[in-house]
Amino acid sequence: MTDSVLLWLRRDLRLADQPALLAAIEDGAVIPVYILDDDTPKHYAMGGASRWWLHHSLESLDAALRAKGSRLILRRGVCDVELAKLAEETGAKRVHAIRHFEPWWRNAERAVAKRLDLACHDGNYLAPPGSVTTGSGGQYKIFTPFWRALKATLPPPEPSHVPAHISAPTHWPKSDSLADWDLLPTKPDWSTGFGKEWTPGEKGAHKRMKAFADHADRYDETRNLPSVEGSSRLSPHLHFGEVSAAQVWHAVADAGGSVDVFLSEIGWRDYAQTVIQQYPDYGTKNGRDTLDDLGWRTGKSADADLEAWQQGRTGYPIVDAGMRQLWTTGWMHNRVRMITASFLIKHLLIDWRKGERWFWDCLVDADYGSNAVNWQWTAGTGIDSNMFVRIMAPLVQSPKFDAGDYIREWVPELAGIKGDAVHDPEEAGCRPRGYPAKIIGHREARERALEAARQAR
Ligand SMILES: Cc1cc2nc3c(=O)[nH]c(=O)nc-3n(C[C@H](O)[C@H](O)[C@H](O)COP(=O)(O)OP(=O)(O)OC[C@H]3O[C@@H](n4cnc5c(N)ncnc54)[C@H](O)[C@@H]3O)c2cc1C
Repeated sequence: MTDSVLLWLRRDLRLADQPALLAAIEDGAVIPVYILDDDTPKHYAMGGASRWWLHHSLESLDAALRAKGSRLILRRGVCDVELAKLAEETGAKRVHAIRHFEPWWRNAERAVAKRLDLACHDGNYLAPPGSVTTGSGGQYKIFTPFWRALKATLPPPEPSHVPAHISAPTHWPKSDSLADWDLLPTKPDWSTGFGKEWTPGEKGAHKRMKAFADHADRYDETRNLPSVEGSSRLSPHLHFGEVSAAQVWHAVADAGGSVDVFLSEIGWRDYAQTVIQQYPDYGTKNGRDTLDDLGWRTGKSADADLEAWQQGRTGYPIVDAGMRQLWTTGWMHNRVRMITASFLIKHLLIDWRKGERWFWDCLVDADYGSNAVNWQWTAGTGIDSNMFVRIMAPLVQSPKFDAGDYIREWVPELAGIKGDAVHDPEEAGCRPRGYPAKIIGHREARERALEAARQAR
């Protein structure tokens, strides 16, 4: 009888280019397991949109495993406790897993390693986070030199194929039922727009990747235009590990044109992991302390403004379009993420951590490292950062990046406004009655933010 081993799956929900799966197959009969653990991440338990994604991704993974003679075992609880229970029930001699870098996953890996024989493998990034170092062996803090050094190690290894067969244990342990986990919203069901936009799972990831490969050469020309589908929309698939960074790299690297700009964005994803390795509490703590005393607005009026921002009712069409796209589909265009984040932080003078939280709950690609790095970059609090005093002007950004059709799509009250008036209907004198007036004027907001920055020094 072959010994069995556990394959502990987390954000690596795929069969192709899955080094932990390959190692497990070499080691014995494989018991793939996903543990829903809301205790270990605490503040960072998965948000609503991510849970929707997870449900469908696990369903798809189970089907793919069954086609290979295997299946997915589901358990709920603290990872090390549940894995130890499973090892005892099945006699599994080892646990194979892909390594993850969120601080709670690092803690969980330490806890598992205390109880069981844990073999961690690298496989979700272009290079193992922490492996790209400066001349003196330190970690990079700034993206550009990090990317230069990372690029010198590339291309990443050729991705491995889906194994032909996965050997099964003689007896399968019991599994929870996915439906009992209640990952999908019911009352109310806010996810109807998600299904129209996304196909979670490995197949959906590959379909999206192939579709993008056809226009990857024009990435730089179109990626900043919210009205055009110019970027890959691979972020949730990459986040959940339904496709690896190496697979994406090899699928597009020879596209020519401006594909190098796209590859550098994949580099940003690696960079975010380097940052959270060095600063594990980057999601809640400023990377630089110079703005620790910034007088963020609090109280009733700030709360009302936060709610208007969340609901896409600020009176700034580009901001409102982005926030409504986020709510409806669980995703927002990158340029608009920058505009909406800057608006919350600088125009409304609300602490970036409140925006980080909202994105954490609403994004299907909510990713601890990428979310924190980008919020802190926008806030000017990060270790590699924009300056706080560089304030984005949404009403300039909107026509500059030709966002008219995007606004008309996501803000139905403005759908009938033709031409450039849609960027600022209030100024053009055609604001429909149902659409709010600006929550604050741009100049007034800018002066308030600059004054707050002066006071903080
Ligand atoms: C305030 C704010 C919060 C963000 N939060 C997240 C988040 O939680 N999760 C997330 O994956 N991205 C986040 N981003 C980064 C970026 O907006 C998304 O990765 C991108 O919009 C995803 O769309 P795409 O797949 O079409 O990207 P593409 O432009 O096609 O890029 C390809 C891939 O590169 C990676 N990538 C691209 N831009 C960045 C970036 N700036 N930082 C890190 N990785 C990047 C993503 O994995 C993306 O799928 C955030 C950006 C901002 C400004």
